[in-house]
Amino acid sequence: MTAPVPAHRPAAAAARPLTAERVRIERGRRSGQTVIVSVDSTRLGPALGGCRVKTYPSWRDGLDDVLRLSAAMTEKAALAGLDHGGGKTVVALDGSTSADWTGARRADLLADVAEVVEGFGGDYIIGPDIGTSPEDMALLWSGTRHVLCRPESAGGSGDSSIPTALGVTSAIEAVCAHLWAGRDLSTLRFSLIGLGHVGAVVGDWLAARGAELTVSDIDPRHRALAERWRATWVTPREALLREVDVVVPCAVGGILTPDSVARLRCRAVVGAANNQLDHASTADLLHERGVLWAPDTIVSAGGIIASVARELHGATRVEAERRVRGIGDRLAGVLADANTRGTTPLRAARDLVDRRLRNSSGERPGGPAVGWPQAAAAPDRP
Ligand SMILES: NC(=O)c1ccc[n+]([C@@H]2O[C@H](COP(=O)([O-])OP(=O)(O)OC[C@H]3O[C@@H](n4cnc5c(N)ncnc54)[C@H](O)[C@@H]3O)[C@@H](O)[C@H]2O)c1
Repeated sequence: MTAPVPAHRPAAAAARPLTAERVRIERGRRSGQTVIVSVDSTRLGPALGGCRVKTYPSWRDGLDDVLRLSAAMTEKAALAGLDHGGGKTVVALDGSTSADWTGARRADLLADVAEVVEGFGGDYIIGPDIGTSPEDMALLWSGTRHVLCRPESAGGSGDSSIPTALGVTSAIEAVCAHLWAGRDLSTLRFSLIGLGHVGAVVGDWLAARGAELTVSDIDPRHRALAERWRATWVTPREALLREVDVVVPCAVGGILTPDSVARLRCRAVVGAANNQLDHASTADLLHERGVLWAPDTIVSAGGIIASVARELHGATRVEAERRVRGIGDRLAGVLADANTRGTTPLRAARDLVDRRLRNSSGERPGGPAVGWPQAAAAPDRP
């Protein structure tokens, strides 16, 4: 059965304002690099968010990024049902790349990060992101205990991509049940973009269920996976615009734009890639075209749900997996709510975040919020 696509209110207006509770910008005394930590919200509990290490044209671009990413983490944690807020760290490198920072230099860089994290007194808990790994989390551990996702051999929950993939498969099941209740996955066509840590696991799962698969990756080494799954290998653009039932983006963000949405030939988009929409208003275009888009903030939360369960709540792996599977139920709830109210899943998800934040008894600490105007007016060097 196909769910109806009712008239809707625009989603763009639903975005939360881009302000943060606390932001610290430090010049690392060992590395000389700029470390920026944004704690967007602790209303539901200590803020969670990864550490991104990369080059920015200027540290102020890093500040813009960290504010945007920490706000997205507040949404992600709230939608995951966690009693946590959102935060993020950006290390804005001076022209070098993360891979240039090895050995003792990397230890110095991460010691600088740990010092800033420690200054939040437990209100912010760091984890890996682009440019950092579980091994880096083990290095951070010597400077602060407010760290998730160290390797399992070092006492952490390790690589988050397996639970992230489990969350994606639960979300795919929820979307398929919403659109085609009772239909077996083997009767549906999927186009999977990105066959890395998450995509390879999702592809294995789809292939094992007999789904018809089209796949793509910019790295030709992943073609072997296509052969193993008897999948059709196409370019990333072809995979996005392929006539299928579900597109599953597990590569990069920003792929859903007014241009690409106008050309989509699928009924649903559900995948792990962060920030799939170029702008919130693109959710309205998807809705107008009758394409169900599952918000990536819900779909890709398996990693944080599992690491919080195992490292902060002492849960077993089995219990952590049970909680990750809850992504399917939460997504189903958001899709049903959007349908009933005639709005987009993005709007329904953001309303849910607002309700959780409003109903929480948490008090925002005092002090000025740092947002775009201050960032734009900031000096050249921190
Ligand atoms: N790993 C996690 O726990 C996690 C958690 C939340 C969100 N995500 C998001 O999910 C996505 C996948 O994560 P991952 O850990 O598998 O990353 P990954 O780096 O292991 O894999 C990404 C894959 O995408 C391919 N790729 C890159 N650009 C591409 C393009 N333009 N078109 C097609 N393929 C392209 C790469 O070659 C690589 O094989 C990312 O957007 C990531 O931010 C991952």
